[in-house]
Amino acid sequence: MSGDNKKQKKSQQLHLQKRQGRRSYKEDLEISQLEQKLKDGAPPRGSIPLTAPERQDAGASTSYASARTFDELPISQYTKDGLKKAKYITLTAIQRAALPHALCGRDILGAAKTGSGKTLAFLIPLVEKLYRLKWTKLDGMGALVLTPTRELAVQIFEQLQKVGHFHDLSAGLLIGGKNVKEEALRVGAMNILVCTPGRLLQHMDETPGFDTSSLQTLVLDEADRILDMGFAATLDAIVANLPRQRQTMLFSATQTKSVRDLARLSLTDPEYLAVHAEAATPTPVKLQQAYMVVDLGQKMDVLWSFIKSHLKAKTIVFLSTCKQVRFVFEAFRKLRPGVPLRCLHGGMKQPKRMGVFYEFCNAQAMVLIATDIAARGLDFPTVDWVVQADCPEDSATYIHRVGRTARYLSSGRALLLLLPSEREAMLAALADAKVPLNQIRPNPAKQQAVTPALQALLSKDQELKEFAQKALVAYLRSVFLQPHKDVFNVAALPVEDFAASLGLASVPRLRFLRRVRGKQEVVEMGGKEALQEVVEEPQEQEDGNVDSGMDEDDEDEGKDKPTARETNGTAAAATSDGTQSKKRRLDDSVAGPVAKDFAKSGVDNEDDGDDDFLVVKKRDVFSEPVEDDPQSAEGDDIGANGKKKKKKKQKIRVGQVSGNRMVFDEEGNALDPLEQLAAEQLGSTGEGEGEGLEAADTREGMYVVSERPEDRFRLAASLMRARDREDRARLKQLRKELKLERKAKQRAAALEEKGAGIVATLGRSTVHSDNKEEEGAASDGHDSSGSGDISDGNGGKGPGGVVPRVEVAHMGMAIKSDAPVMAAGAKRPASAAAMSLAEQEALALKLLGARR
Ligand SMILES: Nc1ncnc2c1ncn2[C@@H]1O[C@H](COP(=O)(O)OP(=O)(O)OP(=O)(O)O)[C@@H](O)[C@H]1O
Repeated sequence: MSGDNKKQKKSQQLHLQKRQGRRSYKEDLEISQLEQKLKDGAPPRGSIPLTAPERQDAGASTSYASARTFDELPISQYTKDGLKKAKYITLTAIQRAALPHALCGRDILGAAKTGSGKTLAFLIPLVEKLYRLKWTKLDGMGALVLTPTRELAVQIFEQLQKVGHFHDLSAGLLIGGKNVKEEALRVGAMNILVCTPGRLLQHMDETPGFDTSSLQTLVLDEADRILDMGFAATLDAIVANLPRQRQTMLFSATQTKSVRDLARLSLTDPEYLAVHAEAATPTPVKLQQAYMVVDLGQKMDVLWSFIKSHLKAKTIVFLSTCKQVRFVFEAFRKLRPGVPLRCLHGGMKQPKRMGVFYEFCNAQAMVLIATDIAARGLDFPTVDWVVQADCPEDSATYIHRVGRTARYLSSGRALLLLLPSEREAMLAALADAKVPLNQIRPNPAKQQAVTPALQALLSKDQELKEFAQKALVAYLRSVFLQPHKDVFNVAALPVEDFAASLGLASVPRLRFLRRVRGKQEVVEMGGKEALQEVVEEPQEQEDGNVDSGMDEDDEDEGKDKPTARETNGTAAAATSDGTQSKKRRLDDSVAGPVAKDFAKSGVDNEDDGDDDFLVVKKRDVFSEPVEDDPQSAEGDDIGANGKKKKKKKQKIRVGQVSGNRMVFDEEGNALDPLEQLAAEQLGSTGEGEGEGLEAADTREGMYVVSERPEDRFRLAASLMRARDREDRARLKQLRKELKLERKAKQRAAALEEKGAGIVATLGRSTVHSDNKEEEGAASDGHDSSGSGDISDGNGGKGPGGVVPRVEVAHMGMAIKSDAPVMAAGAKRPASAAAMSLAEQEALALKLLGARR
C-alpha cells in the first residue's frame, strides 16, 4: 500500500472513531490519569485553595490546590495549549480558589472583584468536564452558560473559543436579535451554549428536538442579576427543563448568598469562594474613585465640561434610561466635543450594538454613553474613566459600573455625580459596602456651559427637541420607580431647572409628578401612608423606560424594557383598572406648550410608551387655535369662514430681496429671515447666545451691515459658504467615523457569518488538508481533524502535532484568518459598509445642496 493510501486509511479510521464517540489511545490515557489526579488531590470541602501554601517541589504533593500556573492544574493538554496560545499563564486569585473545587465537579458560588478573571474560572472546568466525559458532537448539549446581556454572552463565547481552541466540541451563541429559525436548525447539535435567558427559553419552548436532558454543567455569570426578579420567571422555567443531577456554578462580583435563590437552583453543598471578602474595598485596588455633588440643572454642563476636558480619554458615561442616552448622544454629537462619541442601550438593533461594542473595544479615545446594559461583565480594554452621570440604583450596580475600568492589572478612575437629594443616603450605602470615595468639586476654570448651545440646537431641530422631552420624562419616571426612596425622591427634583438644562423652554405637565408632590406635602405634614399610596399607583407603570442592564426579553428588540424593580415591588403589574387610567389620562386637558408639541408632532407612536405619561388631549390642531403656544399663535391665520388658512411655506432665496416676510424666533419675536439666519449662525458656534451675538457684533458687524439688502446678501452668502465648509469638515469626520465603524462591523459580521453567528466548532483539524474525505466529513458537521491523536507527540504545534483549521461553514474556535470561511465572511460586511458610506455621502451632499 502506498504511503498516501495508508495516510488516507488512517484518517478514515480516525473519523469513524470520532463519529462513534471514541477517543484515541493517548486521549483515553490522559483522561484516566486526569481522573485519578483529580480524585487524589481534591482540596478538602470548605477550604479556600487560595490560602494553600505554595508547592516547593511539584512532585512532592498530589494536591493541585496550591497550583499557581495553568500548567500545574490537572487539565487536558488541549486546554493548556489553548490557554498558552491566548497567553494565559498564571492563575488569578479567583481562579486559584475556584478551579481546584470546580474541576472535581463541585457546585460553586464564586465571588471576586470586577476584572479579576472569573470567566476562565468557570469556562475551564466546563470544557474539561465534557472532555473527560468523552463528549462528542452526537451527545448534544452538555453545558450551558447564562448571562444577562448579549454583549457579555458574545464576550464569553470569544473566551470559550480560546479555551476550547484545540478541543473537538461545538459551541453556540444564543442571543436575541438574530434569526431564531436559523438558530433552531443548529441548536440541537451544540455541546456548549452561551445564552441570554429569554432566547434560551424561547428555544426550549419552540424548537422541536431541543434536548437538555443530558446537561452536565450550568453556569450563571452575573448570578445575582440573573437570579433577581427581572429574570425570575424565565430562570425558573429554564431550570425546570434541566436535569437536577448536574454541576452548577454561580459567579459575580456581587454574589448572592440567599438560601432561597440557591434552593431554586438545587445547589448541592456549594463551595462559597469569596476571594476578596476580607479586602478593604470591594472595588479594584487600582481604581481611584470620587464623587461630586451637582444640581440636576447643572448636570449637563458638568458632563459636557468633563468630556471637553478629557478629549484623549476612553470614557464610559452611565445614564439611567435609553431615552436619556439617545438624547445626550445625539445632542453632544451635534455639538462636536472633539472626541468620538458612541452610545449603547437596549433599544438599539443588535448589529448596531455589536458594532459599537467592538468599536469601543478598539478605540483609544472615545466616549461611550450607555445604560446599565454596559454595566456588567464587559471587558473593554483600557477604559480610563467611568462617569456615573445618574446615580446607580444601589451599591452593587455602582461596583459593576466602576468595574468597567481598572480591570485585571490596569488602573482607572471613576466619578459619581450625586444630586443634593441623593447624597446622604447613597454615600451611606456606599460606605456600608466599603467603597472608598473622595469628594471633588468641578474646576470653575474648566466649566463650560452647554445649555445655551442645547437651547439653540433644540430650537432648530424638532426631532432633537422630542428626544429631550422624552429623556426628561424617562428620567423622572425612572427616579419615581426606584425602590430606594431614601436615595431617589422624585418630588425633590428641580424639574424646571432640569428641563432648561436639556435646552427645553418648558416642562411637560406630568400628572404622576404633580400627585407625588401633592402627596409629599401630605407626608411632610405627617401622613406616611399617603406616599405609599402614590408609589403603588398603577397608572404610571406601563413603561419604565429604564434600561436595567439585561436582555430580558429577546423578542422586544427596540423597546425600552421594564426593570426587575418594575416587575418587582414598587411597580407591581398594572391592575385591572389600568386601561381606565390610561383613558382618563388621554381625556385630560392639555397642560402646556410642550405637551402640545407632542400632540402636534404625533409622537404618541407605539414604541414610545412614555408619552402615555404626558397629559395630552387629542384634538384637531388644524381646526382650533392653540391659545398658549406662542409659536402656533403667532403663525396661525384664520380665514373669513373661520377655518385656518393654509400657510405658504416661507423660503429664503439667496440673492433676492427678502421683502417683508417675517420669521419668528423661539420666543415668538418677529425676525427678518436673514437676521434669523445670522442669529442661528451665531447660535451654532456653540457659545452662549448672548456671548455669540456680542462676538458677532465686533467680529463681523452682522447687525450693522444688515441695514442694506446687498450687504445682507453678501453676508448671507458668506454664511452659506462657512456652513458649506463646516459641512465638508463634518463629512470628512463622518467618513473617518464610518471607516472605524466599518472595521467594527466587519468584526461583528464575521461573528455573524460564522455559522449564522451562533455556531463554533472547537476543532483541532489540520490547516492544509487536501484530503477530500476529511473535507466531506467536516462539511456534514462532524469532526474533520483526522489527526487529533496526540500519540505522535509533535510538540510545538499543539497536541498530536496538528495546527488548527476552521471547519467548513462553521465558525471555528480554531479560527484562522486565512481560512476560506473568514475570507468569504469578510466580504459581505465590507460591501455593506461601503454601501452605507455611499448612502451617507449622498445624504450629506444632498444636505449641502439643500442649504444652497
Ligand atoms: N490568568 C489570567 N492571566 C492573564 N489575564 C487574565 C487571566 N484571567 C483573566 N484575565 C484577563 O482579565 C480580564 C478580566 O477577566 P474577566 O472578564 O474574566 O473578569 P471578571 O472577573 O469576569 O469581571 P466582571 O466581574 O467585570 O465580569 C480579561 O481581559 C481577561 O482576559
